[in-house]
Amino acid sequence: MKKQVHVVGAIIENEHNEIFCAKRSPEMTLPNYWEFPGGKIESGETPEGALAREIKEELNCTISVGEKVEDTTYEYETFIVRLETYKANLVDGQPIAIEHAETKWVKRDELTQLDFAPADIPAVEKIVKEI
Ligand SMILES: Nc1nc2c([nH]c(=O)n2[C@H]2C[C@H](O)[C@@H](COP(=O)(O)OP(=O)(O)OP(=O)(O)O)O2)c(=O)[nH]1
Ligand SMILES: [Mg+2]
Repeated sequence: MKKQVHVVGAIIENEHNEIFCAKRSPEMTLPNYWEFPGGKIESGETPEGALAREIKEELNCTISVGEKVEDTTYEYETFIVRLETYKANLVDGQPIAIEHAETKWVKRDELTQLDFAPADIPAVEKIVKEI
């Protein structure tokens, strides 16, 4: 049986309607793919609580978590991920990459140019269509 992980990702949008994207580092699982930053929900956490915690840990800033965008399950070669993505806004600080290889603010219509992790594609497509 493949390992299953339940993960939350933040679609953080700024005042210029740009979305914050983060590139996974070569040392991480799924290396060098772009993602919506976040991570695994720990026991006892709500998805929103887990997401705020992960963003503080990974990007040293505070977000408010808004509406859910997508809930997708994707089977990778070695594990299965359930990825829930949420809209989010910065309420304190600016995101600083602590563990990611690269980060950038991307306009909606340029999102599809990034090589997103396969599990993220449905969320990316939904966000792009919002224009
Ligand atoms: N954070 C995040 N993870 C994603 C996305 N898409 C996707 O397939 N994943 C996968 C990559 C990882 O194998 C898995 C868990 O995410 P993660 O590595 O961020 O987990 P985490 O922050 O809790 O890190 P760790 O404690 O396990 O090191 O989910 C995404 O958009 N955001
Ligand atoms: Mg993470």
